Amino acid sequence: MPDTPAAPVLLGNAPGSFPHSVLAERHPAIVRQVRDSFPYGPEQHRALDALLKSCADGVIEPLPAAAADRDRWREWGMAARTGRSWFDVPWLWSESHFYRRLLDAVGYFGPGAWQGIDPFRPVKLAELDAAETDEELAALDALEDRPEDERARALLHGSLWGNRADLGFRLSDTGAEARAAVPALVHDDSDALWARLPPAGTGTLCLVADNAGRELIPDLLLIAHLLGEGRVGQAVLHVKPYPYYVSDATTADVVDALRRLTAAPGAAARYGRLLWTALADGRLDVRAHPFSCAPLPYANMPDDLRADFAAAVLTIVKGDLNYRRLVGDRMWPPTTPFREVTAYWPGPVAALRTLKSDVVTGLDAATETALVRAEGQRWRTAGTHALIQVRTSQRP
Ligand SMILES: O=P(O)(O)OC[C@H]1O[C@](O)(CO)[C@@H](O)[C@@H]1O
Repeated sequence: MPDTPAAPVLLGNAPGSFPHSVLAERHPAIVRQVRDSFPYGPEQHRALDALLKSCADGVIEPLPAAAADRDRWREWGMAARTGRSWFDVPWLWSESHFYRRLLDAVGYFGPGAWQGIDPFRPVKLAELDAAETDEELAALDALEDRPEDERARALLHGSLWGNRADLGFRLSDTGAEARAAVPALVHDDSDALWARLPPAGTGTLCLVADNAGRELIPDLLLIAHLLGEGRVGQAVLHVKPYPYYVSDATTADVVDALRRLTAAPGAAARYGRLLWTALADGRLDVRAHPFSCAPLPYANMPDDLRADFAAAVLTIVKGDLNYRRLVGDRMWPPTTPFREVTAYWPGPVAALRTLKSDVVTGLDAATETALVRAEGQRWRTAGTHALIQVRTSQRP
């Protein structure tokens, strides 16, 4: 980032700030939700109590000696954070570590009978089974006789606005969907995105997924369209290796979404079968890299992941958290050029994100002024605005 001095890293220690509210209010609410979702035993209830206490007024503790990922967390900066308040370390690190601890508390990492049981599965499945999902899938039928480029754009927007359906977000903003706010793109590089995915394209698309359910379904539909219409030869879907930020997609969620598609009537089932076949013949690959759950920006990504993204004609990075990791979780002036803060990315990259945290880059000054005039700073976190940002050249 040659011309861009680094902005301050977001911390959670300012009462009244969005990061502080996530640590102080959203995390305890998530613990309560998880506790109510399963008939956990006394050991898990005790561990959840301890986590609640630790998050409120405790410090970050070392991982258990037997934890299989101790070395990985050491590489991710565990030593420097151990013994410090959750509120005083980088917000991204603190949030991410919270999910690691929550899974530990419910026995996800085992050994034992609860090993591998996703504590967020009930809410994910409820969303997948919702009547709204049926309606969204039925709407695909009306698209079928539209020209290809129109279908492509509709599916891109489905994937973009699908990011509004984030279950963790809803915990503290239950009225968001019901409000009559007009969704609006604050930046739209979609022409540059389509230029990377021309008809008769043979390259590989990477899509770094965000949420399961009603975000993952449109992500999968977009991938199916791009493969089916020959805009890409292959696709790689990056998901989380374990449950994360409540609704983030894991491989199990991909399977659930595919089963939902193939069981639906009409066009949805055809998309589902295309994807099923593409998985079988290798045109679609699902990867769950450990770094996908790292508490760090993508600038710190390991070489194997870097090689994946370098080989892609385009990597689409979905969602708010991935955006924070893409540009660095910093309080950038909103007009900071997106191409500069993503200059480290090894290939062409596109961000598709609804705005649900303070971090934003790449806005023009007039857009920022209009947003502030209309909404104060609420536009940053309300989830009612979205952006499509693309950087195609390697260097700014
Ligand atoms: O699912 P997304 O779009 O990554 O959003 C995650 C949400 O969680 C947060 O990390 C706050 O917990 C915000 O960035 C955002 O509201």
